[in-house]
This record gives sequence, structure tokens and C-alpha cells, in this order.
Amino acid sequence: MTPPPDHPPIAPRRIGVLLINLGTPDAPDPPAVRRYLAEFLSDPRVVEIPRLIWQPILRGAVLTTRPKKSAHAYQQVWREDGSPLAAITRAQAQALAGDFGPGVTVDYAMRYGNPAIGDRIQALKDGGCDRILLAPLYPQYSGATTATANDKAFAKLAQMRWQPAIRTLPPYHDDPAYIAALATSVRQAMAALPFTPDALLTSFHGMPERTLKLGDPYHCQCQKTARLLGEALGREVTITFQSRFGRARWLEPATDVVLAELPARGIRKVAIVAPGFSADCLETLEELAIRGRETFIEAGGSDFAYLPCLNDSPVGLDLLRTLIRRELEGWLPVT
Ligand SMILES: C=CC1=C(C)c2cc3[nH]c(cc4nc(cc5[nH]c(cc1n2)c(C)c5CCC(=O)O)C(CCC(=O)O)=C4C)c(C)c3C=C
Ligand SMILES: [Fe+2]
Ligand SMILES: [Fe+2]
Repeated sequence: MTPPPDHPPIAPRRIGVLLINLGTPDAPDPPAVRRYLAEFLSDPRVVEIPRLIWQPILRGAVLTTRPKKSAHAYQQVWREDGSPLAAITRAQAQALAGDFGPGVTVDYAMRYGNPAIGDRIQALKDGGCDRILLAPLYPQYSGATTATANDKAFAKLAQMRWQPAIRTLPPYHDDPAYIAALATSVRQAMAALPFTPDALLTSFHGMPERTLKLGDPYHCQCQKTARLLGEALGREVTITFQSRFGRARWLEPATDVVLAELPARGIRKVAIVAPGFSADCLETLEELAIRGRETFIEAGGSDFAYLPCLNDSPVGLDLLRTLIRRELEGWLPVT
């Protein structure tokens, strides 16, 4: 009997590693940004307002105004090889290919937009992977990031008669390897600055404050990362939360508010790093490096430096290797 088409080849057995990040528009223009925002902001893990109330607001006010504004922001950071978030995540996957042995395929996917999680899981399975490590690249867990990435993968698996075995990368907010990688990266970037910062800000993506009260560990995990990074660097770090969205109360203190207040408190030279992002993206390159700088300088600051994310730097890739290798234990070596 001919096996059904969804059967993976029996041998050799392969392992798939799927790096997952948030997602980004396909192009920096309003129609592409609108498609992306419609998918992203329709996710009930992201906007926890009842569908019947939220969808009219989203389809009305939000999707008629925000795509134009956001497209303008994307245009300022877009690269020749596309959106920074997608280009860097792709570079991470390409750099890791082959690092775990010949039986391991490393691929990447985006929770919203392309390449889609379901398509890449299918491609891994079609390529013979009967074990897949899902690696949402969020050091701090939140329902709006880690959980929804895993949900999307499991929704794909729900359609499969013969599923691959699955592992998921746990949050790594307090992992010594992550803290050491951050500290090294910050030290290297600070050593190259033409000035000595009076303050180091760690800016994390914000979340509605309500999510903290509902039990999301994100806020606490951000606090712990910032504390451990400060200890590793032997200096004080100031934690802030960026990218407020909507009218609800968000986690505080807000990055833009703090940047505007610092010069009046005598802090005129600042460096800022975004440890919660595994790849630079709109939120770091436009919101922090461009608008954050403007806010700080207009408020009377003299020197501002945005320190890059771990990205596909040697230190960043070493961290990913360490995190992934640990999860593959027991699955390796592949015959
Ligand atoms: C790193 C963790 C992130 C958390 C937590 C997070 C929560 C969160 N975000 C929004 C709304 C938006 N975020 C947007 C962009 C964006 N967000 C993250 C990461 C987290 N978000 C990344 C990596 C990016 C960049 C994407 C890119 O293409 O570079 C945007 C889109 C841009 C814009 O229009 O401003 C929105 C909107 C909410 C509501 C939320 C928590 C509930
Ligand atoms: Fe976001
Ligand atoms: Fe933003």
C-alpha cells in the first residue's frame, strides 16, 4: 500500500530547531503594515479585550490611522535585506545551521506574517524531522509572546495525524549564560563609546499593567534580568518599559518619560540597552535609537547611545547555541 503523503521518510530521523520571533510586515508600506497589524492585534493573547468590543475599534480607529504612522517608522529602519527583525532572525538561523550536527535542521519563523510558523513546521516535517524544538526567542515569558508562539505551533500540530515530538525553549531571563552574554555585549559596546554614560537604562517592551495582576510573570522576569545584569556589570541599572499601546495603564516607569526627566536630574549622558529583544527591530531602532535620542537631547541631555541587541553577534550566537544544545540533550546524537 502507498503510504499517505504526510508520512515523513522513516530514515534518517532528523531534528528540527525552529527559532521564532514576533513578526513584522512584508514591506514598509501602509497596506503591508495594515495586514500585519490586523493579524497581530486580533490575537486575543495580545489584546485581552472581548472580541465583540475590540474588533470594531481595531477595524475602525486603529487600522485606519496606525498603518500609515507605523509604515513611516518602518521606512526609517528598513534594510536592503528587509525588516531588521526578519533579517536578523534569518541570519541567526543561518549562522546556527550545521552547529548541532548533520541531523539537525535550523529554521526560523514569525508568529505574525512570514515565514509562518505552520508553514515552517510543515517544511521541517516534510524534510524528515520527527522531533522539533520550538524556540520562541523571548528571554522573559509572557502570554503575549512566548505562549502565543507556542499556541500557533500547536494549532498546526492539531491538524496532523502523525505529529513530530515537540520541546519548547523555556524562558531564559535569569540564565547565567544569558546574563553573561548581555554583560559582555554591554561592556563591549560601552568601551567603544566616545563618552562615559552617567546612567545605563535597560528598556523592556511594556505590557498592560493588568497582566501582572492576572499572573503573567513577565514583569517579575524583567526585573530579575535587570537586577542580575546590574550585578554582573557592577553598576546601577535603571529599568524602564517602552512601546505603550492603547489607553489602559501599562507597566511603569515608561522609557520615554524617564529619558525626558533624566537631564533635569543631572544625568546628561545616557546609554540604553533593550535586553528583552533577541533581535533589533522597529521598537529598538526607531523607538529607542531615533525617537529616544531626540527625547533625551531635546530635554537637555548631551550624549546618548543605543547599545545593540545580541542579534547574530558572536556572543549572541554563542548564547543561542548554549540554550539550544541544552534542550536537544537526550535527542542528540542523531543517527
Ligand atoms: C519583546 C517582547 C514583546 C512584548 C512583551 C510585546 C507586547 C506587546 N506589543 C504590543 C503592540 C505592538 N508591538 C509592536 C511591535 C513589536 N513588539 C515586539 C515585542 C514585544 N511585544 C517586537 C519585537 C516588535 C517589533 C516588530 C517589528 O516589525 O520590528 C507593534 C507594531 C509596531 C507599531 O505599530 O508600533 C505593536 C502595535 C502589545 C499590545 C503588547 C502586549 C500586550
Ligand atoms: Fe510589541
Ligand atoms: Fe513602538
